[in-house]
Amino acid sequence: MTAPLLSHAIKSLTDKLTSFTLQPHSDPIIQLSVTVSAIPVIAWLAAQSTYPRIYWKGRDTEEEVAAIGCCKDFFFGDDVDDLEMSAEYQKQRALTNNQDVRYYGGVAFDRKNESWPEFGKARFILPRIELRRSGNEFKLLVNLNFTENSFEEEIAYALHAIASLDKPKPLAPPNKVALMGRSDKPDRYRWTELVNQVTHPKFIKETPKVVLSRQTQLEINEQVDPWTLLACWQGRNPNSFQFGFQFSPESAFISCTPERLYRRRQRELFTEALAGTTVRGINQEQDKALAQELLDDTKNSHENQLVRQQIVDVLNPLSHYVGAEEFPTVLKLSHIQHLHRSIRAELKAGVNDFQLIQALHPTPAVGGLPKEPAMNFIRQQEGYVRGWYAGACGYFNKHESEFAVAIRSARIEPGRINLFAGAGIVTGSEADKEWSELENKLTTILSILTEL
Ligand SMILES: C=C(O[C@H]1C=CC=C(C(=O)O)[C@@H]1O)C(=O)O
Ligand SMILES: [Mg+2]
Repeated sequence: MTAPLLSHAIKSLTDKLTSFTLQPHSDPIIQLSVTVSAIPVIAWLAAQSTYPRIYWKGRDTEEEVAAIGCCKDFFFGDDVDDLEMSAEYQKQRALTNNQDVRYYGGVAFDRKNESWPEFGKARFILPRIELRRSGNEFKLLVNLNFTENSFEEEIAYALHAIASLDKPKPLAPPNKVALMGRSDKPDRYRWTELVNQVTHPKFIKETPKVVLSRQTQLEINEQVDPWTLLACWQGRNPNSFQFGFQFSPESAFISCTPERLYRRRQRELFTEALAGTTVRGINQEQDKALAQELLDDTKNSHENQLVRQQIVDVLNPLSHYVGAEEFPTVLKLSHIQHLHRSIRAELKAGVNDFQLIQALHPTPAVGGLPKEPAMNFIRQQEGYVRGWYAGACGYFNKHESEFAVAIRSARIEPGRINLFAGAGIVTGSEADKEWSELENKLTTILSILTEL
């Protein structure tokens, strides 16, 4: 049976809504869905005029989602603590048994520091409408939340959202932007000072790893469409996660990251240690030699090993079993390659996503070790607010969740694009080499945006 065209799918979703009645004991959160014929998901999202707009594509899954509007918005601004967030999360999970109801969002890198307005310390959205692709199957769905509005109001909002949907327009490849200026925070001079502080024998003895990072601000005179940019980035690194959040027309955060924080299926958890970096070779032979050098390098092995150990240590009290690969393998991206170790755990009964984020995030691939002193150093010395860069972004539902680490990311605002890159500073790190590592991590996005 062939799936209906978009216009027919919209019609049948509208019919489902108009004839919908609430059963006496039904959940207060309901999802209605219809199948639809193939639609280019990012192009569909880019054509919509409703906010928030959210895009999510998992790394090892054949699943892709575009979401617009919202029927529940959890925004945790500056004055919220973890306990409050955890209570909200538990309450919300209890409102439906439907596995397909998902909350998409993110948690800032540092919940104890200021974050970006609109994004907050954490923000999760139950979208009004989603277009989901699972392999070759496409579904258009609408969520209804009867906890805040009357039945009639909620149905009317949903009908309005469906009636306002726009058709997808083909996405043109992004134009190269004319750069009006570039500034790095910290700049190269300050970076050298910071790396030297961290690698000082006295400091590194107590704090063996701090992941320092940099914000590169590009000044531009033109508008850059985040979704066009993300679609192009996705083409360069298809084996990464790709996602984006645009809560209002003014600003968007997009990421094409190779790093998984975790993926949970009931009580089975998959995570990884991703740290240690080199460039790609210009031919197969050189590429292989570089990968071997990376595997043999003490500084990079140490960077990765510290992440593996910390993840295993924090998972142990939450799990019946934790297994981590003893030897790293090499994960290849378009311009760089990383050391990678897979980690798997069987969680104890009752361990929830909020506990997992609290325990795992930020890992020493983006924060440091021990966590608190490293976070303090970053907070006090880095000189800019990371916001959602290196934060945890993804989705959760009642039994499953997946979160990526928002590195290789960009924040797009009027007149500028902020790019982010970090590097794990450990014993043996040299400021110049780590600075080059930051540059290498930006090569892909810079080559899309500018004439390199
Ligand atoms: C913090 C970043 O990368 C982390 C992930 C992989 C490799 C890393 C490294 O080799 O330093 C970093 O720990 C970033 O890209 O912003
Ligand atoms: Mg590194």
